[in-house]
Amino acid sequence: MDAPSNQPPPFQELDDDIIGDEEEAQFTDGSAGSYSDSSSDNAGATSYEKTVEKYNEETANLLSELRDTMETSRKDFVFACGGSITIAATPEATAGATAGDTTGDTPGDKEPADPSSPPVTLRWDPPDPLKPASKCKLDFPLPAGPEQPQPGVEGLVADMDKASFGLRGEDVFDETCRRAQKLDASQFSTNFCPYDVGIMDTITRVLVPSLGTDRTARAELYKLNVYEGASGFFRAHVDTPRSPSQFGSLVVCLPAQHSGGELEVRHNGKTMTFDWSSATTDSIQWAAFYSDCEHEVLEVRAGHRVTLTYNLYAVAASPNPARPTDLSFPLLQHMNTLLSNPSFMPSGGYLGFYSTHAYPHTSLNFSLASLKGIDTVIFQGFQSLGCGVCLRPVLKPSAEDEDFYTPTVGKYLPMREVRGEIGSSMVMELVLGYWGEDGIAFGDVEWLNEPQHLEMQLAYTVHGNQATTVAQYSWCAILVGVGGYDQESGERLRLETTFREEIFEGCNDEE
Ligand SMILES: O=C(O)CCC(=O)C(=O)O
Ligand SMILES: [Fe+2]
Repeated sequence: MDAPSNQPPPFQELDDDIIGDEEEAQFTDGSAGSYSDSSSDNAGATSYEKTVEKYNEETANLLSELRDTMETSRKDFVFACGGSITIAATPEATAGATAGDTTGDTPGDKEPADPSSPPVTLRWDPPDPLKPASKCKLDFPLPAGPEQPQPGVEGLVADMDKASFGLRGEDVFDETCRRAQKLDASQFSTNFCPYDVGIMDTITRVLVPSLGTDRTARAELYKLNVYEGASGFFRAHVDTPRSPSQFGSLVVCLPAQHSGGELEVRHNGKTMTFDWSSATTDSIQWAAFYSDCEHEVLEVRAGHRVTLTYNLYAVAASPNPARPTDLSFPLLQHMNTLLSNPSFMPSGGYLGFYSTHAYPHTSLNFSLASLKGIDTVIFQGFQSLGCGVCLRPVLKPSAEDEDFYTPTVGKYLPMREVRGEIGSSMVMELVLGYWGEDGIAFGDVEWLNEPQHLEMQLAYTVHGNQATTVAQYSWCAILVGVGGYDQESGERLRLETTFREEIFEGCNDEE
């Protein structure tokens, strides 16, 4: 991949008027200013000639091949998965259940067994404390016919509140953005458990794959929602992260008849649609997705779409150096071959990869546990192959500073440090403070792809903001330190991975 310059282009200015965050959502369509891709001129990559001059021709050729493999591999990574679970008539029939019907596979997936769940009971707190408990309970599957012993979904809806969303930190009710009812997790309970029916195993396998670091997904119940026909919907948005380790959201749709209400999830120009309207009345449908992906609930035309939503967090163990590198990913095989080649970056060097997903962080915390999709393979893969790897936020200057400051890879976290540090010569010391005293320049990184910021409106708070405890998304770059090739031993030198969550805290303390 040849390129006219080794400096990435200025990021396109974001509209200040970002809708977001009750705690809930950041809208992503035109009304909040679209974040379109202005970087398609391939300016993120280092030119072939410069690479030849700096390293050698073979390195330049090998990097071109690696870029091609990355581009091809990107399509293998899913950003959402889902399935269906039958509600068994008797609890005994559910023994040994696992979640099936996974939408989207990663290499090495096995077909799970047919899953089933016991009947699902939902109980809630009514606004009127005198309302009898028997009227505040629904059992799924819902009994058929008009003679129902329970109140029906209408009875639930009557006891719910209007769902809000956020606009610059404030709760907003605006039925042109969202029309739905909600109960908070503290206002209801259910015996449904996504762990018992194998959903969490599937999510871990598909959305939080592990190469060098074992990770598992954890779910936290968040809301009960009803989108009622006609015209319940939720406009395109990204979910505001509740902590740096949140990587996704899980939606579980309980069986209640409705039409419309498809969930659409988008990433990198692809859309996955989950249409649960024609599901049988004795099955539960579910979908999980990376919550930085834009998603939308289309209009419910009739009936009730009843959902439980969960926030998904990733929990990681420490990297395990004794664990053999999992070469089942073709991309990882390619990386391995590259590093074994004595002509590739013979004295070592730096690679950079703009993450395909955005990552949540606070001013003190950034979680490597929440790595997503191909970013995981790049990060954990290079790490397990003995390279030094770190994840850094990529920052953009505000409109008035655009001519003076360049987009850059931050040394720490973006919120406080940036203003004094970005720009011309200062960029030099920004990038990799922890790989020796010298640091490296932005342009010294061999960039493997272009900045990825296609479809999402992000709440950057780069300039002049106080540190905040609310997690925000940033685009990141994965920086890879490649050790030199030791001709004598016939091995590439291994580098320490120096980027850990605790280092961030140390960095901030020193400020
Ligand atoms: O109900 C769904 O399918 C998605 C809801 C959603 O996006 C949300 O609650 O943030
Ligand atoms: Fe959402």
